[in-house]
Amino acid sequence: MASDADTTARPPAGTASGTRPETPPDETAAPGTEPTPDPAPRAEPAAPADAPASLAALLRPVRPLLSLSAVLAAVSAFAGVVPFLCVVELAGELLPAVSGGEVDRAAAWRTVWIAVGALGLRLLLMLAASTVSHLADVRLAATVRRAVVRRLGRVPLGWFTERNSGLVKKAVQDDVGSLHHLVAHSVTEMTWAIVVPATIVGYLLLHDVAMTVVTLVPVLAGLLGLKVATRGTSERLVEYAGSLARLGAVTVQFVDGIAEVKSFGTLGRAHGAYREAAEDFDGKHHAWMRSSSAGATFMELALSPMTLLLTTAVAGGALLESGHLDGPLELLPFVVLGLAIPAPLLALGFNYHALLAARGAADRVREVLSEPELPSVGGPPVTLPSDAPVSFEGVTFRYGGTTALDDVSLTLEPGTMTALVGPSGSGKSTLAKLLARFDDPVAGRVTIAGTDLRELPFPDLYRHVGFVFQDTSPLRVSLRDNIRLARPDADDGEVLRAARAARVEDVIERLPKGLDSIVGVDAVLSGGEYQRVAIARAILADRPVLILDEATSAVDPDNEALLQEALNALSADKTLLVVAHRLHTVRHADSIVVLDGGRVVEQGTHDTLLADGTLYPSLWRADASGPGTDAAAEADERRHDGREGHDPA
Ligand SMILES: Nc1ncnc2c1ncn2[C@@H]1O[C@H](COP(=O)(O)OP(=O)(O)OP(=O)(O)O)[C@@H](O)[C@H]1O
Repeated sequence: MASDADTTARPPAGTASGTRPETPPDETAAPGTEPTPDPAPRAEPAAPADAPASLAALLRPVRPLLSLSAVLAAVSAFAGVVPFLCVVELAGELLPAVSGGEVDRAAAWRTVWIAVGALGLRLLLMLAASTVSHLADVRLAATVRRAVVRRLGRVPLGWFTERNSGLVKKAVQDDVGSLHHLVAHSVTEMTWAIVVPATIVGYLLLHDVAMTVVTLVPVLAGLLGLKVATRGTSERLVEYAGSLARLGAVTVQFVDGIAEVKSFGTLGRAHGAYREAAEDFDGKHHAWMRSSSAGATFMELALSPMTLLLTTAVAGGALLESGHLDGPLELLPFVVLGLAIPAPLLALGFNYHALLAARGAADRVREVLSEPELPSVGGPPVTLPSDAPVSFEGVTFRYGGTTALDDVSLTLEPGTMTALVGPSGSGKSTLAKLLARFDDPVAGRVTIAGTDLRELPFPDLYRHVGFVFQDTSPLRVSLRDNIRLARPDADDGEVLRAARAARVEDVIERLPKGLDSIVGVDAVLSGGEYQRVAIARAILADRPVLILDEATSAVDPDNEALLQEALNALSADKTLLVVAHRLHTVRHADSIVVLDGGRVVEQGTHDTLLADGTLYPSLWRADASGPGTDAAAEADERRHDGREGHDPA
C-alpha cells in the first residue's frame, strides 16, 4: 500500500481524465477475463410488460372472488325483496278478517314463514357476499403490496427521491388501504343498487304500469339530486386531496423545523405558511360542501319515506277516484315496495366519494407498478475476482435536463483508496452511486474486471460491491438482523465479531435484550451508533469493493474516533471509493479525484495536488479553516495507519 512518500513516485491508483482512458479496455481487465466491447449504448429503463394497464387489469387476480361476491349479493338482494312481497301477500290474505270473513290461517302462516326464511337467507347471503369480497380485498392488498415491493426492487435506486418515496409510502400504505372500499364494498353495494330496484319495478309493473311510473317519480328525482350533488366531484376530489396533502406537508415541515423556526425567530412567517395552507384547505372544503349540499339535500328529501308515501297516497287516491284502480288494496304493493327502493340507492350515493377516492388510489398504485425498471440480466452466477479493477469509462449522467456527470473516466486499482472531492453539487455522490448501480449512465459504462455492470446479475454485483452511505435509515428489525442483512445465515459469534470490529459491541451490551433489541423499539440509536451498525453490516458482508459516503458535518470527537476505527476495520484490503466532504479525512488516499461541474478537473495525491493543482489547494484551504479539522485529521492518521497495517501487498 502506498505511503505518503511513495504515492508521489508511482502513478496514482486512479487514472482519470476528462476523456476516455487511453489504455484499451482489455488492459485494465483482470487476468482471465474477456476483452470488453465498446461502451454499450444506454438501454432505457423499460416500462414493465406486466404493469396493469387499467383498473380491470389491476383487479384481475381477484376477479373470480368478485364475481362470486356479486352473484351472492344479487341473490341476497332478491331474497331481501321477498319479505316485502310477503307483506303485500299477507295483507291480501288477512283482508277477509276486516269484513268478518274466514282467514286462511295456514296460507297466512306459510307467507310469514317464507318471509322469515327469505330474511334469514338474505342475512346469510349478505354475510357470505361480504366475507368473499373482504377476502378478495385482503388478497388484492397482499398481491398489490407484493407487486409494488417487487417493482421497487427493480426500479433504479436513484428513483427513490423524496417525492417518489412519498408516492411509494402513499401507494403502499394509504392507497392500497383505499382500494378496500372499491373491492370490499362497492361490488356488493352496486349489485344491491341494481337488483333491488329492478326486482321491485318488475313486480310493480305486473300490478299496474301507471302506479309504477308514479312510484318512480321521487326515485328519479332523487337520482337527479345525486347527479347534481356529485357534479365535478372527480376534479374537486383532486383539488381537495392536493390541498390536504399541502396542509400535511406544511404541518410536518413546521413541526420538523420547529427548533430552527423558534431559534431564528421566524415563527410568525412559518406559522403564516401553515395558516395559508389551512385556510386554502378550509376554503376548498367549504366550496365543495356548498356545491354539493343542495343536490344531496334534494336527493334525501326526494327519497325520504314521507315523500314516497305522500306521492303514492295522492296519486293512488286520484287513480282510485278515477276508477283506474279497483280498491285500496291495489295501492298496497306500491306503498310497501316503494319504500324499499331508496335504501340501496342512498347507500351508493353516500359512498360515491369513497368509490372515487378508491379509483384515484388504484390509478396511483398502477403508476408505481408501471414504473420503468433497470434492465437486468439473469443467467448463471458470475464470480468476479476479488482483486479486479473498477473502471468508469466516459461516463455521462443526467437527472432530467441536469448533467451531473460529463464524460468521466477513472480507474480504481484493486486494494487502493480513491477519494472523490469537489464543491457541493460537483457529482461526487452521483459517481459513487453509479458504481452501486443505483442507475445506469446515459453514455459510457462502469465496469468491474472489464464487465459492464449492466451485464452483471444484481445479486452478483452486490456480492462484490458494498456501500455505507451516511444517510442509511435503520431497519425496524432486531440488531442481529440489521447486522446480518447481507448474510442471514451468519451465527451470533460472527455477528458479534463484526459488531466488535465496528465499535458497536458496547452499545449492544448496554441493551437489556442485546442483539434481540428491535431498532426503534427496544433500542433508540444515535446517528453515529447506527452508522456503526451499518459498518458492522458491511464488515460481515465483506465485499471486495466498498463505497463510503462520509458524514458531511463534523461529529463529536469521541464518535468521530469510534467511527474512524470502525471504518479502518472495514476498509482494510478493500478497493475503496470514498465520497469525501472533508478533505482532512482523505489526505492519505492513494488517489484524490477532484470533480467540478460533473467533470474530473484534477487528480493525484494530496501532495502532488497541493503542489500542482488549482481547485484542490483552494478546497484544502477552505477545509483547513472548517470546524472539526483537528479531529478529522487525527482520524485520517488513524485510518492511514490502519490501512498501512493491512496492506494486501
Ligand atoms: N435526484 C436528483 N434529481 C435531480 N438532480 C439531482 C438529483 N441528485 C443530484 N442532482 C443534481 O446533480 C448534481 C450532482 O449532485 P451530487 O449529489 O452528485 O453532487 P455532490 O458533489 O455529491 O454534492 P454534495 O457534496 O453537496 O453532496 C447537482 O447539480 C445536483 O443538484
